[in-house]
Amino acid sequence: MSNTETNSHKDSTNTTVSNSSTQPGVRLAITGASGRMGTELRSMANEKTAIEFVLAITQTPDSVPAPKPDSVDAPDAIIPVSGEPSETGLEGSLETHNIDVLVDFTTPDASIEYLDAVDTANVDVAAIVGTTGYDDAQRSMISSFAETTPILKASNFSRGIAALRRAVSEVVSTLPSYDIEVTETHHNGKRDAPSGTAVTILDDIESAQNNSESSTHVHGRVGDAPRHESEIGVHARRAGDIAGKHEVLMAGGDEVLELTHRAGSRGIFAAGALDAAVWIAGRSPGEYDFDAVLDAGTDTTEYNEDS
Ligand SMILES: NC(=O)C1=CN([C@@H]2O[C@H](COP(=O)(O)OP(=O)(O)OC[C@H]3O[C@@H](n4cnc5c(N)ncnc54)[C@H](OP(=O)(O)O)[C@@H]3O)[C@@H](O)[C@H]2O)C=CC1
Ligand SMILES: O=C(O)C1=N[C@H](C(=O)O)C[C@H](O)C1
Repeated sequence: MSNTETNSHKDSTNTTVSNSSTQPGVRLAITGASGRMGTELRSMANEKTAIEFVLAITQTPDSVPAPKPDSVDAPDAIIPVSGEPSETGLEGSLETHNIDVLVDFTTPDASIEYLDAVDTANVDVAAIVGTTGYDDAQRSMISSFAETTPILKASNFSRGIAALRRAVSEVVSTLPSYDIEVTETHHNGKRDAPSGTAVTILDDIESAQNNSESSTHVHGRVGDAPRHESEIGVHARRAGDIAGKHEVLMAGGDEVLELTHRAGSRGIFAAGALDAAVWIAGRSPGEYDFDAVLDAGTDTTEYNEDS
């Protein structure tokens, strides 16, 4: 972690850089900076004393406020990652700006590209990955990056989902024969289905069932579709601006258990991801999970006085 003090200047990518902050903190880069999560992360990162928000990385620089020297609510630099390539590219910028942690909530393809840059950069940069929807090959690539880069990937950075997952595992171990249906509901802009969280919950259920044969996941039902004993129904709904709802229904002969988590806003995900960023800075290469952050009690709710 660094605590440098420099002036506004143009970097080698000809991008305006204003290292206006003298506060200590984890030096952060945010990808997908104008996306739904990117916007939430930028605004929250600017408020936290434990974080020094340095780079906003975006394909759409016009939608990210222009750098304003001496302003705490402006990103220090905007690097377009597509379009005209810069001289040094993302790797060079991570080095020039001494980035400690890159936080990524984008798309699977974009995120692999960013993690490649983090891995190649000549500085020790860690990554927090919130992106969901990876295929198996992309998941393996992330694991190989983690051999040389500290990476914490989580399909959901809310504390409530962490608790829900533990509760689901407990119920499934206690009531292994109960039928299970998983339903997730998200905003109409969400691309991947089922949600990353639903996939994680399905993995948790599988581990808790401890069966030699895995359950079949049935995605919705139509027509003549009687339920089979070993299947888990999976349902994805998309509507409006719902930040995220996950429901796990478990039913036996004459009783029903329902565990539901409802995200009130994207702030809960951003807060968890920024706690994770502070936790991972300076750690050794490896794949980490969000539980480690929660177990360590990392909580960066201290805000800048002027925010
Ligand atoms: N783990 C968690 O807790 C959470 C995970 N998510 C996941 O985070 C991801 C992003 O979600 P959300 O913010 O709603 O999505 P948005 O579509 O709002 O934002 C995604 C951003 O990714 C960037 N992007 C898209 N395509 C490319 C590309 N080809 N190259 C470079 N950048 C690209 C763009 O940023 P720009 O325009 O700045 O270039 C875009 O705005 C999703 O996978 C979602 O499931 C979401 C919420 C919580
Ligand atoms: O895209 C979203 O919005 C969300 N995505 C994550 C997921 O796929 O599980 C987490 C959260 O539910 C919001």
